[in-house]
Amino acid sequence: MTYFLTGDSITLTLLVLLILIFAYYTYNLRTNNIFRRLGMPGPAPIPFLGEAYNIIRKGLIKNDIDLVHKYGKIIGIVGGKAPNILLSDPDLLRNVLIKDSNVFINRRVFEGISGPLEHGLLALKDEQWKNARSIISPTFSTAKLKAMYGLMNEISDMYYKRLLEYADKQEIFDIKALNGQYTLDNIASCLFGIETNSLQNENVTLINHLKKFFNRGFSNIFLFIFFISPRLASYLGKKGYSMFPKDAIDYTTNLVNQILARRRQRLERRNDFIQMMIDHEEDETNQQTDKKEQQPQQQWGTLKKTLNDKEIFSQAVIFLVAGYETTSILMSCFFYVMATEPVIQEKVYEEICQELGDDEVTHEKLNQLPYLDMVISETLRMYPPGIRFDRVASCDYQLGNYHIPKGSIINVSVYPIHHDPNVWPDPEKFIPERFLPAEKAKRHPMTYLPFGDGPRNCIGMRFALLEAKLGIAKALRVVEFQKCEKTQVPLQLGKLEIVNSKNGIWVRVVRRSQ
Ligand code: HEM
Repeated sequence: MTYFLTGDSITLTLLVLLILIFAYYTYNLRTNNIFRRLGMPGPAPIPFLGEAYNIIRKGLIKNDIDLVHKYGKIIGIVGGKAPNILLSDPDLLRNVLIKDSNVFINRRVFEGISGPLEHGLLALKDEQWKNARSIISPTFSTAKLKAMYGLMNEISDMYYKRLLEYADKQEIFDIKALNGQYTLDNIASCLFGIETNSLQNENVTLINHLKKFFNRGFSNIFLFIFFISPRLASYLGKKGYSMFPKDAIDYTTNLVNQILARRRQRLERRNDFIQMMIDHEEDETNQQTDKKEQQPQQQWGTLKKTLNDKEIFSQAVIFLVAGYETTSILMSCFFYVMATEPVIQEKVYEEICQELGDDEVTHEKLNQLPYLDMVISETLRMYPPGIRFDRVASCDYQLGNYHIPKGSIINVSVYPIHHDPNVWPDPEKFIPERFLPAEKAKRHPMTYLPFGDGPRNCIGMRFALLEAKLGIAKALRVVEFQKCEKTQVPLQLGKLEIVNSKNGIWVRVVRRSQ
């Protein structure tokens, strides 16, 4: 503590701050000139702080809505080194995300990134990303998800039993906290290969370490440095500083290494991501041996066919970072809708009773709930958990009327797209019938992007939907959701996320009569 109070450290901190502000200001001047030359509409830059000032003041979602209202569907935003474009024009989005996805293959990441993020899908670039994605994608195929279903099923049983406990105790509670435990257990079990049992508070040390991977306080400091100065972030990354605490990385790395070793020695087997990577490794080794024996002269391509241990660990951490809170938000907003829209809740309940009765909830049966699907889709429209995603132009590019330079960042702000009254009449109203097949067919596909789109879309989409549907179906069979004195209506949006994390989503549950 005393260290931070010495005169030397204060001078040093002030100096670093001044350098950061000056660097940011210089970048802002440069990007402002680029936008002026292009003639792209957008807000006048605020001296020194760029758009960061408005985002801090209003929050990202509210700020994006205001920008789109004022400047339209293609907006130049000054803030940082590269030109930042907020895009919501559906035709141009289709070009960026699908037609010219080879130009926009990468996301915005800092160079020299280290730690578990280094080899994770979110941050990988170009050929390395293509390679990893092609190895990992089969994990999320229907057949593999069916294989994981047994693991998910066990967790969903614990989940509905916890809901019954709340019902019996007549206790109001924050459903987001419970859903966090549900999604953590699912990802840990199906993708990390370990059982956290956080729904039963069992593996507390492990749970605490895993939680550090999505502790916003710590990672936000790093992200802030990245937005202000990507170079400083890269430098810190190269020096071994990571977005995640070292004790959490060491603990989980050791654990996953032990699991990998046990699986390779065939001491245990589970239908999870780790196992799929090991099986794939063994298949590849066998195939290569066979082929080499047949054609000893053949040269093998440079493309990797398997992931090494570090890469497997990185993917597991990324699944945790990308899949824990997003799915928990989806489920929490869904139950918020159930509590505040009783007519819709009854319709979902009736469909579940009719299709599932008291039978075992199988993978196949979950696919026979069209009304539930529509309610989930409308929940994702109203409350998209992934509020923004981006792509970086790998070369100069003609974006509609504008010739944008290489390195430009295309930001896709999902909330204003999902609340555009020209596409979604009465956008603040919850209307599941918007997702009837005939209604869907009338809309441009780029007006609904909860999981992004194109080759770099969310790889965990089907996993998330399966996990959410299973938890929801089992929950609604046994309890009814109701508003309580702490339920905020309408839902208050957070500054950097859909659900205000401080407030949570409070509800009451009541046992359904048998
Ligand atoms: C409701 C739940 C979820 C939502 C709304 C969501 C949303 C998103 C969005 C918007 C993106 C960016 C897509 C793009 O750039 O086009 C993304 C990427 C990604 N998501 Fe999800 N996600 C969810 C659940 C999950 C889960 C459960 C996992 C893990 C199993 C996961 C893993 C990933 C990964 C690895 C990427 C990066 C893919 C790549 O770069 O190749 N997500 N997600």
